[in-house]
Amino acid sequence: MKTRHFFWRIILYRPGLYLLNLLAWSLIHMAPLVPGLLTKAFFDHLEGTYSFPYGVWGIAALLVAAALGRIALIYAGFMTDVNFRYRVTTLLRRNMLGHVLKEPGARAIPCSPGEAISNFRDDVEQAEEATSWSVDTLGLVGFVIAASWILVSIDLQLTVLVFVPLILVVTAAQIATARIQKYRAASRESTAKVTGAISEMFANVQAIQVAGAEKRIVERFVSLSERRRQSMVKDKLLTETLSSIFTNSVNLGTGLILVLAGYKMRSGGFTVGDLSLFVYYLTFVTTLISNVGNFMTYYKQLGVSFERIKNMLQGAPATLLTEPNEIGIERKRKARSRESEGGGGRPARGGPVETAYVSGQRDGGSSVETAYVGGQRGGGGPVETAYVVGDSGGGERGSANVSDPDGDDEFPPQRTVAGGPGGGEHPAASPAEALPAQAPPLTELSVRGLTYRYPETGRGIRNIDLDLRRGSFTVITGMIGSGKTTLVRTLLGLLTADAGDIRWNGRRVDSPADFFVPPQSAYTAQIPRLYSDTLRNNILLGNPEQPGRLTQVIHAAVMEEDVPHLQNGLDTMVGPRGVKLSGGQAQRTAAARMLVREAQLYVFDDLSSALDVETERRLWERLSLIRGNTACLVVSHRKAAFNRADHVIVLADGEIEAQGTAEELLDSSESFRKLWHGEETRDESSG
Ligand SMILES: Nc1ncnc2c1ncn2[C@@H]1O[C@H](COP(=O)(O)OP(=O)(O)OP(=O)(O)O)[C@@H](O)[C@H]1O
Repeated sequence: MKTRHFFWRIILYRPGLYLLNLLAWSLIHMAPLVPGLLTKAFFDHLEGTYSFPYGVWGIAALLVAAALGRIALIYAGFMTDVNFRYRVTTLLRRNMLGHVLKEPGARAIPCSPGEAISNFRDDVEQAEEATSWSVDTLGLVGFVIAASWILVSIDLQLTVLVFVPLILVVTAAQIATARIQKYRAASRESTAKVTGAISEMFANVQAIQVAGAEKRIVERFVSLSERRRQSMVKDKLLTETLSSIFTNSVNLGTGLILVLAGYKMRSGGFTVGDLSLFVYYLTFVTTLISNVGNFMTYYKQLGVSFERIKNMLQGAPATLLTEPNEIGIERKRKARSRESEGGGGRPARGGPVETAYVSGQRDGGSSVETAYVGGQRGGGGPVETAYVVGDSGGGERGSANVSDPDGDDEFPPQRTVAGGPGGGEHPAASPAEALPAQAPPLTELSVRGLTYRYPETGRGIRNIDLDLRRGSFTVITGMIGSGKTTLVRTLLGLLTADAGDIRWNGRRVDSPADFFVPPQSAYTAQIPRLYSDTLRNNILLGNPEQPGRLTQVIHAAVMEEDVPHLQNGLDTMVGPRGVKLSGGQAQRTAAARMLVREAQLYVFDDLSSALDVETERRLWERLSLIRGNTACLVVSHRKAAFNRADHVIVLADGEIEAQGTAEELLDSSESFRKLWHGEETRDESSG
């Protein structure tokens, strides 16, 4: 998509509001035509070349009325402009964020968080500016057409002189365009780097201190800031130079008018009223010129910002940026209309659930798509996408009667709200929003030929086959860098597999990222993230609190002795702005967060980095008591895990080197023996 298409699509997001804004600003910019004519009438009346029926005071009263009218128009213009601007920026940011949250979690943004913030803040603002300024330009063009007609009818030669500066400026701006773009790109880039450096510094204060790297970090920051200063100065200098060209060319035009008008007035062909009209309109031509210049500059800068925004999308079509979506502003009205339509509320958890997904988003029933009901496409007409799940019955999670909706032997994409697998690493949406559909209870998960290579290093996993049965406990082990984390992330869709086939009870999982979420699966990452909130909310992350369940999972996660020692127990603020938990406590909090989400598959990525052997042993022991038929996929190199495993997979250099029970592997695999005996070494081949 080109910049102009993007620009056009932004306008088409709210065409009515844009047209209203355009109308308001056209009237605002055309309003000065009236006082110009009144001023001419005033002077002509005084000079005696024209007689106004209500005298000088009549003209004065009309001038006041024109001014008041313009004030009212400007008020209306700001209302429409602010409405349009906020809608546009909110939509763009909402769609960008929606996309980021749907990307494979491990590679959600292609840049540092600081740079991403700069994209969200500055680049979106650029789109807002460019579209908003376009109405001024169009409005002023209207003024120019009307003013030209009036002025040409008075004096063609002078009229041409009024517009010469305009032509000069537009030409100058066109010539400067390429440079503006270059300097703007450089200044945006350098600003993003500085923002990125600040966020990295704040995130790594401790690492910087213990490495004694303060001086070097400050030097790097100074050098980035210096580069930013230089690029900003160039950018500003060029922008201001152009702006001064716009203004001064008009001053030049005024001088020319005065000289020519003086000459013409001596010969009697030009009145004082005519002169006042020319000078008055010329003032507004100044505004036009600087507005055209501003618009052209913003438009060019939009080109740069658009490229940066596209980069954030990582290859996804840029059309998604302007796709209409609910942005919250009209929520109350919509909610009311839903109520009055008699329902449309979100489905409740448990029991027979009908879950609808619309345009990749749960919507509680507003829009249109294909319907899948009880394994059949809905009868013709456009309706919502519905994936009907029957009652699980008999206390069993999940349901046994989901049938293939369209006979293609695939699970359709399911979750599209914020949150990655397990809800473990993402702040959850509200409980109602976070409800994904339920697949049938797991009998067997089979993986064939799973492959992922990091584009940067070419490392990763190759051709992994894996079978997980209901209730099984499978351990993935291997030396450092052998691909364990990559394997679980690729399986869960946090990295998009280059190749491979994943089947849940024999049916292909089409979109693992959407499928492997509670209640299908839950995940504890190697490095857990806690939010600035209470311990309770960090565990629940939006899940409704069920009586007794929290106590149960805290016990299972071996947290029961830690909680009473916290100042306010479960209500203690933890995370960045609260009490800092130890690495082990944080990891067990993440495990509890995972367990509170009853799932059919639990995935643990290496708890050993923060848990001692005894705690990890107790965790597996307690987990076995509460997990029922839940399958477990565990990355570990500890005997406590091996001893519980039905099946162990040994990875080396991204491939399966050996597999079997721990007993079998002790006989057959040298690598496994080393791991068993704690002789872990770096996998040299992994670099
Ligand atoms: N983000 C990344 N970009 C590029 N290469 C990566 C990235 N993450 C990991 N790798 C490479 O992929 C390979 C597998 O890494 P992975 O983290 O899966 O190993 P691991 O067995 O989980 O290691 P550990 O035991 O340290 O957690 C390694 O060679 C590593 O260098």
